[in-house]
Amino acid sequence: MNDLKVLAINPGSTSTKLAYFSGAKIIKKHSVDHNANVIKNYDKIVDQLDFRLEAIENWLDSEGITNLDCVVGRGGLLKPMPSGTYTVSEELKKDLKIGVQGEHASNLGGLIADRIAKKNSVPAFIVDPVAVDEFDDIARISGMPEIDRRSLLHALNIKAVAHRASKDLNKDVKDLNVIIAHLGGGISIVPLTNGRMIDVNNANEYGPFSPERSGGLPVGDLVKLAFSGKYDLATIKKKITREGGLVGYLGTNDARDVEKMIVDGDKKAELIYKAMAYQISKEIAAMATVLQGNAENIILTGGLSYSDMLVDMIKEHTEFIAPILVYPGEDEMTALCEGALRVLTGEEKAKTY
Ligand SMILES: Nc1ncnc2c1ncn2[C@@H]1O[C@H](COP(=O)(O)OP(=O)(O)O)[C@@H](O)[C@H]1O
Ligand SMILES: CCCC(=O)OP(=O)(O)O
Repeated sequence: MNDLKVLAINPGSTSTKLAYFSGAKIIKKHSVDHNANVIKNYDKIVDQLDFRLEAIENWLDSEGITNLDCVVGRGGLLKPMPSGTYTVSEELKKDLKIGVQGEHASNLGGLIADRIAKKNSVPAFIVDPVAVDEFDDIARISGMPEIDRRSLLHALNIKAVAHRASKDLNKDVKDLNVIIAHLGGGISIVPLTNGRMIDVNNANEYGPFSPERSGGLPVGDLVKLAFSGKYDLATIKKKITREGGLVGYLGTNDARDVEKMIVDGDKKAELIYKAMAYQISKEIAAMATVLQGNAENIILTGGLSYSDMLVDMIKEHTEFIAPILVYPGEDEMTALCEGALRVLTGEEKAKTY
């Protein structure tokens, strides 16, 4: 058993999760929650780099963590790429800063990892970024030749959960035919077959609305809004990716707050929360058709899957499709560490972006 020391950094839309490992064992972990009202003061994701880095360094100091063999961050909206562990290179950092496929907190993972790694003279990596693309070609067709459907998803957790489920179901991961719904700040709903994520709603832009994304919108009305003269491009993008969903309707990205509102009798909160479950269920059903009715299980994961209230609402709509398994939260920190260890121990070669 190795005792290599790995720091894993996972910037999500609502939090930055940190974990310090010795080998594959977590020694310390922490989650810095970011208030939506603070986050929304930053126009661009890359502008949050110093503010998030400071919070991480404070935690490292307070825990006395100084011994590191590498730093690994969640990868962002890079160019479409195969899954794997990648060295953080200048080219990769450049694309994370630009956000070649868009703005998302995960763009900060490689950038923060690089800063901390440089200070400690150790390598920095990313693993299974949100830009992993395993689409069947048919999934790329949008309906307008100028626009392709794109694979942007919670690849890291979905792959990790697929491996967990395959162990629990006593099957090789390549033999699974399942729908995996990652329900977090953003939502990815994936049909998995032959070990590949052959389609997804694209967690940033369409499918169900989420705690802070609008999801897919009536396209004509969106175009009218965009050309109304009231908004510039950056503002419209922010409304779609960071100020939509629960934030837009109810002013919070925290589903626990929404559930308190519902328990206190807030009818609007109840309608919006039910609508989120309804849209999630419709997307699950759409992905059941991708698997031609052969889905053996629906697997719910991500932070929202801790909620019995939401899980029950989704079950009501989808249990007829296949039995539902719930793996609440995410295994992303372990998945990041394992990806880095495979490289540090020589089991795998780091890929070059
Ligand atoms: N116990 C819980 N009950 C209901 N919702 C929860 C619970 N724990 C976390 N959540 C919700 O999950 C969402 C965040 O999920 P998470 O997977 O951590 O997302 P991200 O990594 O995108 O920040 C938030 O809306 C949060 O309120
Ligand atoms: C763009 C896909 C990843 C995503 O939406 O992650 P969060 O739920 O952490 O925002």
